[in-house]
Amino acid sequence: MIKNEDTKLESMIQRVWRQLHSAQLANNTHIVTNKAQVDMIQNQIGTGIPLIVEPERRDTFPAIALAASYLYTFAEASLDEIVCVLPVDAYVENCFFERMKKIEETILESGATLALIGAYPSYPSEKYGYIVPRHPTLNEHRMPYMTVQKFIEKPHKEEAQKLIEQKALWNCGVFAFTLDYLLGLLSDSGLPLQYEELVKRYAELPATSFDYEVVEKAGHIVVIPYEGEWRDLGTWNTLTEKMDTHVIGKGVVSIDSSNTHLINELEIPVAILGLSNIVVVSSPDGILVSDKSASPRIKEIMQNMRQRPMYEERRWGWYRVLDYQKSEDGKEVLTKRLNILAGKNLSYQMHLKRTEVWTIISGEGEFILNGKWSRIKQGDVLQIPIGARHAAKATSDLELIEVQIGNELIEEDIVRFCMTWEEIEKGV
Ligand SMILES: O=P(O)(O)OC[C@H]1O[C@](O)(CO)[C@@H](O)[C@@H]1O
Repeated sequence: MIKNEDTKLESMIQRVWRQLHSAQLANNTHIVTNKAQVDMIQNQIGTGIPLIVEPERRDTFPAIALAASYLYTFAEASLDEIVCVLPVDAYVENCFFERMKKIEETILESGATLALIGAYPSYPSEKYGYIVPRHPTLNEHRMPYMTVQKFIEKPHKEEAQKLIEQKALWNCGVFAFTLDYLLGLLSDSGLPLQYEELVKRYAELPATSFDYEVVEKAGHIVVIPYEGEWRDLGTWNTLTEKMDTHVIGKGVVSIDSSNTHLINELEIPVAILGLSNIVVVSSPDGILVSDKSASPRIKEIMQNMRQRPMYEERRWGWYRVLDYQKSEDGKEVLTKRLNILAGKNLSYQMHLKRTEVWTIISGEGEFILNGKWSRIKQGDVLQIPIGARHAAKATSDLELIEVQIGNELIEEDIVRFCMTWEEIEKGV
């Protein structure tokens, strides 16, 4: 969605990954994510990057603790190793990564428990953490850091203004600490350090951010100031500041609507008339219409609203849910459109709670049902009963409409036997 220096569009993860590469930091990087994002990440930046997958979505403190435990258990990291955490939605210049490279030596030189990177604030935002340095000028140390007097997460506007007057910096979301320090926090709470054990007890970790759980309470913190551009593109209003058009997707914004942006991922057009300072985002997962300044509140307002994914990128392509119905007797019917890219395949799998009927709408491929192989093409209709083992491979881009009928139509109702076509052919 964001243009890079060569005016090519790239996603935030592609941008940050490219920047980590050019700063020669990519080799030592792990990505912490949740299950729903794994295939999308691998489609966008490749499969060679070690992923740490949360068993459930909580917040940044549990995710960072899980990563520390993973590095301790599997990556043979020593306890005095320094771990640096970087959020994926930080829009920064390349020189930001040069600051990050100094973070290890900064911790060693200062003996601090935590090192942060701070950007110079441009307005009293309520969305960020504020780092108040003890002295607002760089000290005489070899490393360019300042000792932190206090850290305040998301203050009210008036307080933010006062903090800016005290020369506070915005927290850029980078946290560096020794592995020992973080594992110490886990054992102080009686939690295991071994990854497999921690995964089992993941739900016991407080569902709160690292900023509240650790940074606000930490003793000795230092900050490395960063003078370049920093934007947290994790909210819709900040993201629109980096868009070079007012409309992405089908639709129009009338000329009397000023500072209004539309991002439409649906196939139906959206028209915005005479509304200024708003952002409209329509996607298969929902529709957001918000005053720009209010858009960061989406997270809190939707906190308890859980729904199945309506669109997902997968290693083989993507699917979109077109329709869903539940009748009074509890029977569910869900219709999906699947797009399997040429050369890719679905896993060899079965379902315990649903039958499926597939109608091939374009392309050609191969299909295996209970060990029996056939060719498939546009117009074919395939019946897949409960418990039947099945897989499909696209020889050209293959699109199909899948109608699921059953009792609990969730993505998790998939028993996978093997993933690659070679394995499937061998096993059949
Ligand atoms: O296990 P894979 O290869 O990701 O395939 C999952 C897809 O296969 C199906 O279960 C089809 O049987 C789809 O509903 C689902 O999206």
